[in-house]
This record gives sequence, C-alpha cells and structure tokens, in this order.
Amino acid sequence: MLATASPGLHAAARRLTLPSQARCVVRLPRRRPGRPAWLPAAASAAAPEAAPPAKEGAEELGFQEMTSGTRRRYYMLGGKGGVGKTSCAASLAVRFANNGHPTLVVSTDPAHSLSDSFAQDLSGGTLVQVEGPDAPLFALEINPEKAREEFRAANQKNGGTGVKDFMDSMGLGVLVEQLGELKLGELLDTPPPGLDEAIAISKVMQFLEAQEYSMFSRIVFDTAPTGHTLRLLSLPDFLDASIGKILKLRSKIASATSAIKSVFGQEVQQQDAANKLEQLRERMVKVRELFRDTESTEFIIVTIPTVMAISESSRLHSSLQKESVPVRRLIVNQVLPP
Ligand SMILES: Nc1ncnc2c1ncn2[C@@H]1O[C@H](COP(=O)(O)OP(=O)(O)OP(=O)(O)O)[C@@H](O)[C@H]1O
Repeated sequence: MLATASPGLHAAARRLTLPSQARCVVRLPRRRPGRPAWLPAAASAAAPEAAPPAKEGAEELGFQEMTSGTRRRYYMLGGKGGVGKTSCAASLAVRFANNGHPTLVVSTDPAHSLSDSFAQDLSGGTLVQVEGPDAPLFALEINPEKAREEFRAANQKNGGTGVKDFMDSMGLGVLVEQLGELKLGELLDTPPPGLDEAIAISKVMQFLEAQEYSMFSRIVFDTAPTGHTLRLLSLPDFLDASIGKILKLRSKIASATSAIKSVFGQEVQQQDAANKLEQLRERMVKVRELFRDTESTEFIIVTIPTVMAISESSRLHSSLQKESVPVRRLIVNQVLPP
C-alpha cells in the first residue's frame, strides 16, 4: 500500500543518503541531489564539521552506522515548524524497516501528518502496521491534547487542582497567593509548552517496556517545533523547583491545617495530588535522560535552505549542545535546483 499510495515517499526513503560526517541530506522526489551550494556561513554553527560534497559510498557508510546493531536506538527529529520533520521521520522509518529493523515511528503532531505521509489512518492512538516495508513498521500518532486531558482528568479526580482550592477553602488566602507565584494552577490547568509532548513521549516509553513491544530496534520520534523541544528539556528542572517549593510549603502549613484537613477528609486527596506531581516529575526526568543518552539516542535537526530556518536550526543546535543532547546529523530538506 505504501508503495502505491505514497510512491514518492517510498522512493525517497530508499534514496535517503547520509554522509559519514556530522550531517546528512535527505533527497526527496524532484529535488536535486548533491551538497547544497547555497549553504551560508550561518549553517556552520548547526553543522560545525560541514561535510564536503557527499559521495554515495560515504553516505551509505553513514547510514550503515545508523542501521548497524540490533540494540534499540531512538532517533528524535526536530526543527522549525513546517520544514518536513514528519516527512523525514516517515522516510527514515521506512528506510530502517527496509534494512531489517522492526521500527516504530511516533508522531505527536495533532495535525496528523503522519497519516497523510503513509496514506493510512493512524489517528486511533494505537500502533498501526504500515504496509510495504520488508521488516515490520508500525506507526503511532499520539494526540498530545488527549494525553494532556488524561493527565488533567487524573489530577482533578485526585484533587490535583484541589491543592489550590483546598487552601482557598481553608481560608489560607496568603498561602494561596504564594501558590499563585509557584504557578501550580497554571501548571495543571494550562501546562507549559513541551509538557504535552513530554507526556506523550513518556507514554511511548512506558508501553515500550512491555514484552509485546520489545521487538522494536529503531524508534523514530517526529517531535514538536523547536520552542517546545527546548521547553521539554528544561521541564524536569522547572518541575523540580515547583514541586520542591510546593512540598516545602505544604510541610509549613501541615501542622496548622491537619486538624481541619482530617475533619474534611482532604488529606488523602492532597497526598494523591502530590504523588501525581512527583510521578510526573519522575517521568519527565526519564524523558530528559533519554534525550541525553549518547548510547541509544540521537537528535537529528531537520532544516530547509532558508536563512530563517538555518538561523533557527543553529540556535536549536546550540541549545541542544548546552543541554548535552547528542546531535550528529542534520537533514537539509527541500533542496531546490539553483
Ligand atoms: N522534500 C519535499 N518535497 C516536497 N514537499 C515536501 C518535502 N518535504 C516536506 N514537504 C511538504 O511540506 C509540508 C510540510 O511537511 P511536514 O508536515 O513533513 O513538515 P513538519 O516539519 O512535520 O511540519 P509541522 O512543524 O507542522 O509538524 C507537507 O505538505 C509536505 O508534504
């Protein structure tokens, strides 16, 4: 089905080329092969070891490096909005599968572009097998909004926003103000950018721990645009700080309110909310660790040959370096003839 429904994509995946240096160029249909002559100086920050004109042999060697070994590896594709992250993630996943890797490609894009790339409906929130490649290729489209809703519903059920409401109801107005400063309500009601995606990624990681999904040796993530990725990386610190302050505050008021709390039976609810936040923080820490694990993970920046995209990619690369996220390759998409 893939070959007939998306012949261009399939062909592109087969022609995916990767130089052995720190960058790779994906050539999609109707695009001119070869090193882009337009690459301005600004790109050197995103690809410090800018490659010489790529030779097919060297490119294949680079790709072999990505396909070698059966140990599970994660590839995170990120970059500016609309540069072709989903298209490239789909191409890379097909290429992995055609090289014998049981592969899973995950998208957290609510626009469902992965479904369009494969011409299959993947929106059900479960794994769907993509027809065409040699080895099993499964795709999963996670709706981050839905994942967030689940999280919020769980919090509400467990009295999550109730921490603030509870303080209010106890007449502890001053502390409510302090809580406002801690942005607890904001965190639970309007999560910071990146949280949706972090929840989605941690969900995927959770189910990959199950025996039935242990076959996947390559996991490709089509991640959100730049800003979200950066927020996602700083989330555990943000949550650490927030949760730390919340717990400190809680212990401060514990003695003053314990009698009233037990009368109203809200102590358990509060504890649940704190546990839920703590669980969330732990999951975020796992996501952060995954991003930084040079053994298993690689972040690939996708860009296009425009000044704005390259500038943003350059900033993304610097930020990822600062966060110790391994970046070794750059995909330059939509290379046009001069
Ligand atoms: N090499 C290419 N040649 C032709 N069209 C392309 C190419 N790469 C991407 N496109 C088209 O550009 C559009 C955006 O691509 P895609 O959805 O993959 O980008 P994205 O970075 O994932 O977007 P978003 O940030 O919105 O998630 C799509 O219509 C896609 O078909």
